[in-house]
Amino acid sequence: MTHSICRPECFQPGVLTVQDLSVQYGPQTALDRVSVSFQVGEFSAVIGPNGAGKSTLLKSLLGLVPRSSGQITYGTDTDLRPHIAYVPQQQTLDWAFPVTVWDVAMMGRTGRLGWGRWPGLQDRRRVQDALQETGVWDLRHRHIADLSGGQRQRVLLARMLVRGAAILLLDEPLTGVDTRSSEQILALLRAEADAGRAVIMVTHDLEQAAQWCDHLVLVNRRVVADGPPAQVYTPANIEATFSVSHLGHGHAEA
Ligand SMILES: Nc1ncnc2c1ncn2[C@@H]1O[C@H](COP(=O)(O)OP(=O)(O)OP(=O)(O)O)[C@@H](O)[C@H]1O
Repeated sequence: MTHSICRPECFQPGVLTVQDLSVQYGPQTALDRVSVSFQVGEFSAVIGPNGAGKSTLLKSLLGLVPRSSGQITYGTDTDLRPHIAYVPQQQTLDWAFPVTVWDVAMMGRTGRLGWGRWPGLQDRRRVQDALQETGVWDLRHRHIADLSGGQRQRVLLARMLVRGAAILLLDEPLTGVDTRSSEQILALLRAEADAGRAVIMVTHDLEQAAQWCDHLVLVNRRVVADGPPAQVYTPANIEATFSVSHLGHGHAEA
């Protein structure tokens, strides 16, 4: 994969701020007074055990779940959706849908095209660039059902890149991906952050996150620790984050 350069339309300088965010699903508290900030130019990892509220945090940024309290802002904006490109967990998508790799990447432009407008030269160029950057240009005519897990993840990354958004949200982008591809994906995300985007990735892999990211957020319904890896990646913080499971009834997890 090659790595992108900053594209002028992408970035509005700003800080993404989450303040006192709480989310309930019926009686279940998924997030409890979470406060955290994400900067542009920073590669952040959100880490925690199963059921800790990581996906809920990303969905809250997208306005997909109702909050019971709290505020989310990007600069002065309270609607973050125009600034965000989102890669959901791979298994939540229907890969049998009859579309090609090219079609999926072009879907990333849909929000910009609007209804009834055909993709123009610039849209096609952006899709081509993104498919080349993510290493799936040669697969552009293939049906998405015929791709491997790693190839599917790259297609989703291409769809994300073509949006030209300032904030990139990725839910478990390394799941189902081999070691080489996962290193390439991390390098691509690192480059996007270095180009001035805010990159926020949910992951289970603390070690990789500590190696590639400059900001770790350990979550277990609340923010347990938040800061640079050297400060956050400590045995005490890991114990505090992973020792209480919300899947079972208090037994320890990995
Ligand atoms: N739509 C929903 N309705 C009811 N409960 C939900 C819903 N979505 C999530 N939950 C619950 O909220 C809690 C947090 O879920 P969430 O998916 O945010 O956790 P997570 O940290 O992303 O977990 P995982 O690592 O397993 O993906 C869990 O207990 C989950 O069962």
